[in-house]
Amino acid sequence: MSDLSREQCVKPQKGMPPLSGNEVDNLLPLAEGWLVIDSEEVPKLQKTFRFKRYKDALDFVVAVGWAADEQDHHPKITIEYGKVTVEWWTHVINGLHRNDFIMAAKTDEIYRSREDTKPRIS
Ligand SMILES: C[C@H](O)[C@H](O)[C@H]1CNC2=NC(N)=NC(=O)C2=N1
Repeated sequence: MSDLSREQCVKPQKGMPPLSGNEVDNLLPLAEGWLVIDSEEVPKLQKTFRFKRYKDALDFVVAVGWAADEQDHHPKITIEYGKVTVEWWTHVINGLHRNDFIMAAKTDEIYRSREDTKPRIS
């Protein structure tokens, strides 16, 4: 488990620079399976999680949503049959902040704790 999952998000200040390419490269190894994607010219962390049943995916979405609201840091979540795609970025700075890596780690923790909801190959 990455220690990042134990960290708390801070309030990002408008106008502060997003993480540099170097800072992202240093944090990415702690975020296993997360990709940096460019969507609408904003870099985002993205990962897809697999589930056996739709209701398992739905429970996961709700748990991630609660964790997000607790930290006042909110993702884009797309739910489909058998899979959920989560994207983290920081709206106020149009890019990535340490908060996104913290939330990616918390998302992994939530997924890890849901043992019998996963297909054999996830
Ligand atoms: C007022 C409130 O703190 C902010 O607007 C928060 C809410 N959740 C947020 N979530 C994300 N991902 N990025 C933000 O910049 C952000 N801002």
